Amino acid sequence: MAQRSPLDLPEGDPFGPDNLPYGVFTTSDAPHLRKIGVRYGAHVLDAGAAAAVAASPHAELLGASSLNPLMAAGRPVWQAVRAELRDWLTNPAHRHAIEPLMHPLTTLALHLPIEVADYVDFFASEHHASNAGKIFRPDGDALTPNWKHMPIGYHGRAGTVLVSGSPIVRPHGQQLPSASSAPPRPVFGPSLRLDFEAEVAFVVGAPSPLNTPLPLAGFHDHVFGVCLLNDWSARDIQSWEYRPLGPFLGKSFATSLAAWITPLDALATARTAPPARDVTPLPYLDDSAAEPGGFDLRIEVAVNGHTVSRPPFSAMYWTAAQQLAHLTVNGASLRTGDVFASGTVSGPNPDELGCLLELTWGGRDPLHLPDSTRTFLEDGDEVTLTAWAPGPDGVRIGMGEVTGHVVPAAS
Ligand SMILES: O=C(O)/C=C/C(=O)CC(=O)CC(=O)O
Ligand SMILES: [Ca+2]
Ligand SMILES: [Mg+2]
Repeated sequence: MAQRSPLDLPEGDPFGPDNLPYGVFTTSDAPHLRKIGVRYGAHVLDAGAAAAVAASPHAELLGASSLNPLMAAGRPVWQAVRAELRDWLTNPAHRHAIEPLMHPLTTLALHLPIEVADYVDFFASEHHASNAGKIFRPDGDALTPNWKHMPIGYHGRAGTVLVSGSPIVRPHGQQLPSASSAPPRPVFGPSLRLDFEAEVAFVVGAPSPLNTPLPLAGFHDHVFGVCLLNDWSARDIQSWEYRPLGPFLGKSFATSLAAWITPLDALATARTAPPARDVTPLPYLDDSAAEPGGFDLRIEVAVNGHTVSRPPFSAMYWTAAQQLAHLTVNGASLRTGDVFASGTVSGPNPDELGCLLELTWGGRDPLHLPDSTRTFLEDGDEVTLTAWAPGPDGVRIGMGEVTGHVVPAAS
């Protein structure tokens, strides 16, 4: 039987012509030559080579070793490049030229597709925020008084954002033993409460100048794409260090980013209204008259291959457009490569929680896997986030997975 062309996709392939996510790859014969690729089915188009063959005006942007130059070019260029890619991959006239530029995905090494500038993590799920509040602060209110007035966030560590597949070394740090004395006496050692957080990240393309707050509608012009993110969290380090300035070393040791960035335009059919809000936000955050700011992304979390949760991104209280408006309302500028993450995605139901902290209620109720139980992650555990969104004509838009496995603490 003749081999199927990589350009002929099975019906309903989640990485079809309406998706076209971007990544950066190397091949085994040129392991230092990073190239921009576009995922199509089970193959990856060498986008720089395709642009050169087609004498595209965007050959230089697509011939770069990261997505940053393309991201900086702005929305009209993103749209023009997307139209070219779709033409190269679907128009029979280009078949002969494009087929040899398709690499089987399994033969490639994938790299961090962007140079991360600043990294910010929000806290936008009401379900997650109130569960975390009850677990970390059982004597206080579940939500802090500011929570429904602004998207709460903190600045993370851009330099430790890692591509999917990178090993996660169990971090060392200060922790307070559970039966602790007064005054508290911390101990030092490998974290015993290592956790994942299922999140969605938004990648800034076009920069914005200092002292220029962006309106909610600025989201489209500045955000290049969307991808899954795992904000690994050491709960024992976090709970001892976080007052009063927020998360620090309990989260900065590693954050995993998917190798594929889904263009914002690929998620046009996944836009959805956020949940009803019971507090009217200040005017710069008021999206009641704006286009629907949510995204219907169906996330799945697997530990060692077993699904443990299905967090619905549509349940997020604060939207990415509100987060971007809030990020810049004080005059802070945006740089190409800034990443802002949604915060842990948790839904209202017990099988929709986005981290072990919630799934095990702070370690109190172990999670049952088919062959074992977990409170927090053990060495060797692998955590994988996948997601899909509704695309045109009932076809799913697949998001690139983000995976990572825990390796023992350094001795
Ligand atoms: O409630 C807290 O003190 C902290 C909660 C978190 O760890 C969440 C955080 O990183 C933000 C998020 O992912 O929603
Ligand atoms: Ca987080
Ligand atoms: Mg982290």
